Amino acid sequence: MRCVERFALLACIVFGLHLLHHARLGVDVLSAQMMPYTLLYTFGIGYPAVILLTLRYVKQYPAMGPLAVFVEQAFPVFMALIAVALSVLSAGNQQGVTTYPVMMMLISVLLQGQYLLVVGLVLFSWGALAVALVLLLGVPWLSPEIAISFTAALACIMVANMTECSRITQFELQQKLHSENRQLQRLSNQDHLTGLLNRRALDRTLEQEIARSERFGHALSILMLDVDNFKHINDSLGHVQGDEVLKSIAHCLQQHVRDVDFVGRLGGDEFIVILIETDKRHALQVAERMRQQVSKIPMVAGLPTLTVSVGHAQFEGESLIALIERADKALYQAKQKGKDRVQMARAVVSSVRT
Ligand SMILES: Nc1nc2c(ncn2[C@@H]2O[C@H](COP(=O)(O)OP(=O)(O)OP(=O)(O)O)[C@@H](O)[C@H]2O)c(=O)[nH]1
Repeated sequence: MRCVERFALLACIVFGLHLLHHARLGVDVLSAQMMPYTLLYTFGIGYPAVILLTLRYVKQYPAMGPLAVFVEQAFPVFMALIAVALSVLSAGNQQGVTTYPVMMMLISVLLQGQYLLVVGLVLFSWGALAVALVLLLGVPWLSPEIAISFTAALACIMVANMTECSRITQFELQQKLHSENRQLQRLSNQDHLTGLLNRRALDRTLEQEIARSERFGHALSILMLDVDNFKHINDSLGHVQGDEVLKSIAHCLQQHVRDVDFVGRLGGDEFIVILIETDKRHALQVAERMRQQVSKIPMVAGLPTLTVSVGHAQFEGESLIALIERADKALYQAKQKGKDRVQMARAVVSSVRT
């Protein structure tokens, strides 16, 4: 149920109860004295009833749109005017003026999202009531009616303000939760050392890209890279400096792929690059470029040039595990052949049908 509909339902109940109360007391609701009350209660029930029963359907007709918007926007103002009129009438008849402020207060709490409007309406209602009491009915300033009026107005504003504050706090909490969730999700996909994709994210990404490649017939290549003699670097520089070398390699790899490609760290000194819509020929060019760029990373004097071995495999309809295995075998061959080189994987051997 929308906010305006909740407000309309509440108004129907409140004014309906008033009308019932008068009828039950045996008051002649059509007498000259009671007629203004009866009319105001009837308007108070009729207007929200129109909103509840017809507005949803009327809005379906574009030509009726502006009228429907006007009826909806004028509704709180109309309710406030009825509350003021009833307050003035009942004050004039010495029947007390507390009922309508309480009603306005209830409305202000339930009318979510329109608190500022409600504060304005309440102030307007009680301002008008005070003027009417003093100027029209000759009630003196600081009479009990005036005191009750302003106390009730103050209560309305405080309740509306408190509810608004709690809504803002809730909104802020939700925002914070949302951003922390996003941060958590990002961290759960990230390699803690290099900031690249971690093993979990790599598997998921590769699975998605394999599915896309199968569906659209795009080429897909992966490169598996392993730093050559990293144990020696670690032993010479220490683990902390070794970490810095891994970070430099990660940065270098990321610099030399397109935005659509993915770079991840499998663990240790091993990296994977997923090249989207890239066939063997282009993938080998990228792999060669990466190998050359890594060798340009400055190293501490006395240590040999930093190099990587690369295994390449192009997706050929096999499973994710089989694809990674082919790239891994190619990498192994690159190491066997003397490191610091790019090796292409063997093609998948297709099974012969009998
Ligand atoms: N600094 C650092 N070292 C790591 C990390 N993870 C693994 N290593 C080290 O990386 C080295 C990996 O060595 P290997 O790949 O087995 O061997 P390698 O010396 O690179 O030799 P090849 O791979 O044959 O060229 C080991 O010494 C590991 O201890 C890490 O997060 N940080």
